[in-house]
This record gives sequence, C-alpha cells and structure tokens, in this order.
Amino acid sequence: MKKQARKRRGIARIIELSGEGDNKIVLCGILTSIGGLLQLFPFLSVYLVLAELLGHITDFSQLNRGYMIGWAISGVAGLVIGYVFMYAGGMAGHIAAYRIICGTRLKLAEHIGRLPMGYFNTNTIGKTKQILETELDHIERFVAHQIPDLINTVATLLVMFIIMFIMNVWLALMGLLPIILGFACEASMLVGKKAKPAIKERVDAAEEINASSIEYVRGMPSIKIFGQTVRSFQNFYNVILKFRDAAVHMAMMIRPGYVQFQTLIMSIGTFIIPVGLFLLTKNPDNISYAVTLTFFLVFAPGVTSPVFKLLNFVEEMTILSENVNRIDSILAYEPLKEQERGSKPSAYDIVFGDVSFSYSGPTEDGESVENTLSHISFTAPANQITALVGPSGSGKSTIAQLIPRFWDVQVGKITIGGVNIRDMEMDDLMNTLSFVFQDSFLFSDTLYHNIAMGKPGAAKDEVYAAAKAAQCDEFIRALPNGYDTLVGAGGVYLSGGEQQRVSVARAILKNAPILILDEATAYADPENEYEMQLALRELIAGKTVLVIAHRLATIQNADQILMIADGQVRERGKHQELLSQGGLYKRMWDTYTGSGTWRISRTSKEALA
Ligand SMILES: Nc1ncnc2c1ncn2[C@@H]1O[C@H](COP(=O)(O)OP(=O)(O)OP(=O)(O)O)[C@@H](O)[C@H]1O
Repeated sequence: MKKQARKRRGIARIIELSGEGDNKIVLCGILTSIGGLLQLFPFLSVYLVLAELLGHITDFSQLNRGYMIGWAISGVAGLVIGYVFMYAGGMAGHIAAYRIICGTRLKLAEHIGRLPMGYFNTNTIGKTKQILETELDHIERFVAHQIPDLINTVATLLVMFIIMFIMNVWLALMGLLPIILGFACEASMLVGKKAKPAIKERVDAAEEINASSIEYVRGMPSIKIFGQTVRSFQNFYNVILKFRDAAVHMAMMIRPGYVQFQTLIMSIGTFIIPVGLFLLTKNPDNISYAVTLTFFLVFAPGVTSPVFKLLNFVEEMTILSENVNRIDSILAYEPLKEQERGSKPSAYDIVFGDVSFSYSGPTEDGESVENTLSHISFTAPANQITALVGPSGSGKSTIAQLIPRFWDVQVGKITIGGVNIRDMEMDDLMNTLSFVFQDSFLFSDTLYHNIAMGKPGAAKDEVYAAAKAAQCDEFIRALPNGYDTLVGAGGVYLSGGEQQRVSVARAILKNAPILILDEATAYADPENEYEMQLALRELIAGKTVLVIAHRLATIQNADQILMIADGQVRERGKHQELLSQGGLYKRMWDTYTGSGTWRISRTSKEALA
C-alpha cells in the first residue's frame, strides 16, 4: 500500500508550497547565530574587567591594564563584527522570505485562475485578498525576522546558560526558574483551549472586514442615493463591531499570560539575589564568589531580551499556522478538471445536448427545483447568428457562460464541432472563443495594452486596425496621450459605450471562430449604437455567433432566435416565424415596439408626481 506523505504544517508547509528550498533560511540561521554569540562579547568583557578590578581591590597598582584594555577592545570588536554577521543573516532571511512569498503568491494565483466562477463571490474575494496581501506579509515577517531571531536567541540563551551553569549551578538555576515559570504561564494561555479559537475568530473577523469593505465601496452609489451611513449599512457596521469584539476577546485571552510572563522575566535579578546573598553570608570572605555573584547580577538580566524574542516567536507561530490553514483552504478548492491532451474541434458549431444546470451545485438526478437551466437543447450553427432572448433572469447569460466553462454543466453536454468542451484543453477552448460582456472589464493599463491583450504578440498595426474596425480609434487618438492613455485611476474614465467598443476591438484582434455577445450594445446611445453595429458587423463575419440582446430590433435578422423562459427553450425560429406563432416572443415584440413610441405624457407625468 502506498504510504501517504505526512502533511507538513506551519513554516515547513509554506516552504513546500513556495517551491523554494530552505538553504537561505539555514544560511540566515548560521550567520545570525554567529552574530548573536559575538554580541555577547561586551557582557563577557565587562565581567572580566570587573573581575580584574575586584581581584585587585586592595591594590590597584597590580591591575593588568593591558589585559583590561584588550578585553574592552574585544567587547567593542565583538559588537561590531556581530552586527556585520547579523546584517548578512538578515539579508539572507529577507531574500528567503520574499522568494517564499513570491512562490506562494504565484502558486495561489495560478490555482485561483483555474477555479470555476462559482468560487468568486464577495466573501471569497475578500478572503483571497486578505490572504494574498496581509497574511502573506505576515509570513514575510516570520521568515525574515522571527526565524533568524529564534536561531540567534536559542544559540544565545544556550551559551549564556552554559556559562552560568559552569560558574554557579544554584545561581544559574535561579536565573532559569523565572523563565520556566514565565513560559508555563504564557503557554497555558496561548495554546490553551480558549486562545486558539480566539485567534481564529480574530483572523475570521479580519477577512470579513475585507469582504464587507469591498461590498461597501462597490455599493457606494446606492448607499449615497438611499442616504445610508456606515451605521445603517448594517452588514459592514456589524462586521466592524465584530472585529472590535474579536480583537478585544483575543487580547483578553492572551494578555494575562503575557503580563505574568513579563513580570517574571523582568525579575530574574530578584530571584538570584536572595539565593546569592544566602550563599554569600555562609562565606563572606570568598571574594571569588562575590565576583561570581556580581557577574550574575550583570549578566543574567541579559537573557531578558532573547527570552522576549522567544515568546514573540511562539505567538507569531500560532498566527502563522492559522494563516497556513487558510492558504490550504483555498488550495483545497477543487479546480475545473482539465484535459492534458485534449481533442481539438475542426468545426465550430455549438450544440447544447439536454443541458441542466444549477448554481447551487450538482444534483443527483439533475431535476432539482433549483435548476437555473432545465433540458436545454439547441444548435448554434457555424457562420450563423443565434440570438437568445427572454425575460430578465430567464437564464440567457447562464447559457452563454457555460460555453467558456465558467461553470461546468451537471447534466447533459456542450460540444463544439462535435467535441465535448470538457474534453478540450482549457487553452484551446479559450482560443476558440471571444466574449464581449455587457460590463466590459478594462485593466488599469494603457488603452493600447487593453486592446493588445486580445492577441499576445500582436503587431502595432494589427492593434490599430482592430481599434479602427471597432470604431474606437478616433476617440482614443483624440485623448492627450492617445493609445498610451492609462485607464482608471490616474488616467481616463471611459463611458460605458466607449468601454464596450474597446472590448469589441479586443475581440476583433483575437479573431476567434466563436463569438459570444452578451448585451454588447447595452450602453450604446442612438449615435454610437450605429458605430457599435458597424464594429460588430466587422466582428461577426464568418463566425458562429451567439448574441444576447434585450433590444429585439438588434436581433431581428438573426438566423435563429431562441426564446428562453424559466431556464427552458420555449420558442425557436426566425423573427417572422416567431411573430406568426403569436406566443411569448410576439408579446415581447409588441411590448418592445410599443415602448419605442412611448412618451411621457402630461397624464403619465401627473401619475408619477
Ligand atoms: N453567480 C450566480 N450565482 C447564483 N445564481 C445566479 C448567478 N448568476 C445568475 N444567477 C441566477 O440565475 C438565474 C438566471 O440568471 P441569468 O443572468 O442567466 O439571467 P438572464 O436571462 O441573463 O437575465 P438578464 O436578462 O437580466 O441579464 C437568475 O435567477 C439569477 O439570479
């Protein structure tokens, strides 16, 4: 039986995910340990100089000045060389950290790119943003600062205690006792049953704030129009309060242990003095013991700083394992299954064969009442225009979005040129399709790059030609920076119609054999509707076209019109055939043409008042 590999956790899991080795972390550990040990030299030199002074307290002329100056210089040199090693170690740690973060970010980004659209809702967008930014930054802090600190700290503490135990076991034990007690208090809080859920609750709340703030900012127009404030925008308000409560709760769980820890560690000297004095009273003339006690009182408090760092490490490690769990929860989300060596279609007709689909996931029989689409069957022939019309919410966009596999159908199949789209490689499928959405997304980049992304490696002339065909060359050239104008913040904001024409230019450049237009002229006013139609005429020539339109006039010349209602194909045929059937299409057409001549009359204005 194949032995299952043990799942790594914490930092080991992050290193594994990033695909980076741990060489640089080891190098960082070695350099910072040497640096840390060298930084103990000042303590040692103070002790040796003091010992020399106290040893000749009755006759300073006997002092070995050369020895004392030598140790004073060694102390300073140790400090300086120690800093050089610490600096080199810190650099190695930072390089390792940024490589690990880069590797993990890329891995997550690639994984997210393969997830079905069902993954992307406001919650998961907030969560993903939080993980990709804040939680990965925490990993940088951990690798670049905590790991070197830990190695340095452990090495420093070990050497310090070895020296102390060699010098005096009882005093060393007294130095160790508050540290053990301090960690016991802290551990009982930090890894106790209450702290872990409190930490999880706080990280959850931070993710919710992220998700909710995205919704709040996106919904700002509606919030303003309806006169909402952050308090009346209940969801965001509640999440802010929830974060406050979770943060306070976590602090209440963790702080008492920390305060006990702090008090104990700061009083190391207080633990040493009684035992030291007791031993001294037994033998008051023992000068060498007095020197040792002095050494402990100078040296032992030096452990305070490394011990605090050790505690910080434990706290950060607890948060890190929570962050790693969250990264794993995204990676656990099943990506769309892709064929490695898929079939390529040689024709481009699209066939829906008895397709049923539900957004809420697979159903055993495909007959769930929640089905958005039920038993959809149709053929969109190559070189023809197939139009989808129907009431709002009837499932037109869903049908269109199943073709690029934004979601996978649960029942039935979709084929292109006879090849099931599930059997195609994702790249081949995407190269076969162009999609123009109602809300065309333009990236924060130049207009040129926004069009050129339709065909990676396109020549400049091809990009300009596509823009001309899409009727956007003129308005782009009229901008002060022309094609180099940035879109969005720091650049220009385009109107809905202009954005759509840019995305049509992108689609023209892509020149894929199948074209899906989902309300592609929705933002066009009468003037640029004409321009849009010209652009689309250029785009659709010789392609399999699936078009969704509310303005029925724009699709009356389609080769085939499918009337979709309640997730089913209710009527099909050409415009005149559907009109003569006198069904739903006829009623919609009558309403549409009626609304074309509709005017706000005095009486209707009065009715509105
Ligand atoms: N991402 C989604 N998750 C869950 N349900 C969805 C999602 N997108 C759409 N729906 C639901 O699926 C149904 C069909 O929506 P769809 O957008 O396909 O309709 P449509 O006919 O294109 O509507 P419209 O003409 O208004 O654009 C609706 O009930 C809608 O609420």
